Amino acid sequence: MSAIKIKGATIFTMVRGEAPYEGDIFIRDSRIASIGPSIAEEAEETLDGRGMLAMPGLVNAHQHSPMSLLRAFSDDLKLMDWLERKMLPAENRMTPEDIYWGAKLGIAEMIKSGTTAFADMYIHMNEIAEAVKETGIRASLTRGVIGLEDDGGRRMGEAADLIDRWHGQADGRITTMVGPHAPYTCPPHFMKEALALAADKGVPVHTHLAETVEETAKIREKYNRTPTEYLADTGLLSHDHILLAHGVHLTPEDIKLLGGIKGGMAHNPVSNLKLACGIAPVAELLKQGTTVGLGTDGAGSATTLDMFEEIKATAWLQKLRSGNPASFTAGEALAMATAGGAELLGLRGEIGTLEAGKKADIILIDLRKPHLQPVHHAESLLAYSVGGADVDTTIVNGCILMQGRRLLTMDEEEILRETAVRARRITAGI
Ligand SMILES: N[C@@H](CCSC[C@H]1O[C@@H](n2cnc3c(=O)[nH]cnc32)[C@H](O)[C@@H]1O)C(=O)O
Ligand SMILES: [Zn+2]
Repeated sequence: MSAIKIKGATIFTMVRGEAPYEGDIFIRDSRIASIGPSIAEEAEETLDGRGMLAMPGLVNAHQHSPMSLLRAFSDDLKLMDWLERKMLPAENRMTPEDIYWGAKLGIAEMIKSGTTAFADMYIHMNEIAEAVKETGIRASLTRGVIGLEDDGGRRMGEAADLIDRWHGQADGRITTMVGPHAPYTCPPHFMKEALALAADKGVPVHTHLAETVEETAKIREKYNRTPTEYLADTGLLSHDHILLAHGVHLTPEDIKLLGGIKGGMAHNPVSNLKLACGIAPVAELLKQGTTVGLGTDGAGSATTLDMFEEIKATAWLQKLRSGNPASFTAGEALAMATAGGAELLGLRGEIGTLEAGKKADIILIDLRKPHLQPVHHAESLLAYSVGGADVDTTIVNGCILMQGRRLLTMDEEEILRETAVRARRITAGI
């Protein structure tokens, strides 16, 4: 039994309607045992919360963590050129060891910027799972599969193997999904095969949807459908849980279709901005009852895994899109990055808010800085002023992964050294 007490912090539980208050959090093993204005019980370890704000850890609901090796390698291109001419050739050179180190680089950045759980879709997932296990972060892992050529079922086999090997592992921190990459890389029979695997294993589906106008045109030409209708036709939208990334180009009918899904949409505003994809109709999706979470997408496109950037971009884009700054609030954007993401990862009962009984996935933000004072409204400050570098302490599953900005489960120097060499080799000549 291990216990940690956070004492005298400003606690922002993010439970609907609860305002921030001064108080304590008592963590026993992996869970929050109690939380309130004053807890008498003493723990083996006490964290001084004075000057700090405690909030739920952020959930990055769509990521390709080893793409951190490709950060700022290829920018200012159109998505299909970027993907086909730059990303895929570089990915083809990545060894399982590269993936392992790339994932560690991504995880280090996430822990240092307040992300405590993420949904990942990539290749060589065993190595990513090892990195998650070692570092202490929480993750939903997906072997992304494309169905453009017949590979004799190799990719789908790896997808099944990942689930069998890793679902529920690392003290329950790892869960899994099945990941048909996107409508434009997966023909109907392949989508159905992926869906059958997900149904058989009882896990969610994670896929990309309606990211660009080119995708919409391609699917229209091939199937005379919108990408969303295409997913509905293949049965994917009726699955028990589906995690959709992007959802930028949606018709009013598409939005109605998405209102009925279980799971939700991961909005990736920074990646969408940078690749000039468009602005997802987040407000309309929420109105239709679709859960929306936030993701960064890979660092190959977004260039950063700092979820505070996504929170800002979300609020600003929705305000701009409606022409009304009162139409979308700081609180809504923050809830998407926490409870919304928790729902998308299938962990709503476990994470996303600070409550007794929930998993202790908590971050402490140091507010004793010029750009974070005075504290009139914590919500506004968190959404509009705080950046990832203001996170002081990161706790996942009751374990402290960063304290005073020092990573406790990873050797940061070693990660920087390893990834610099590997990144150079992978991208040489591309
Ligand atoms: N290449 C794998 C497929 C999927 S893994 C996830 C893939 O998503 C790709 N990816 C990353 N960001 C984006 C994006 O914004 N849109 C579409 N694909 C992306 C990424 O390059 C990676 O190849 C295979 O051979 O089976
Ligand atoms: Zn993606």
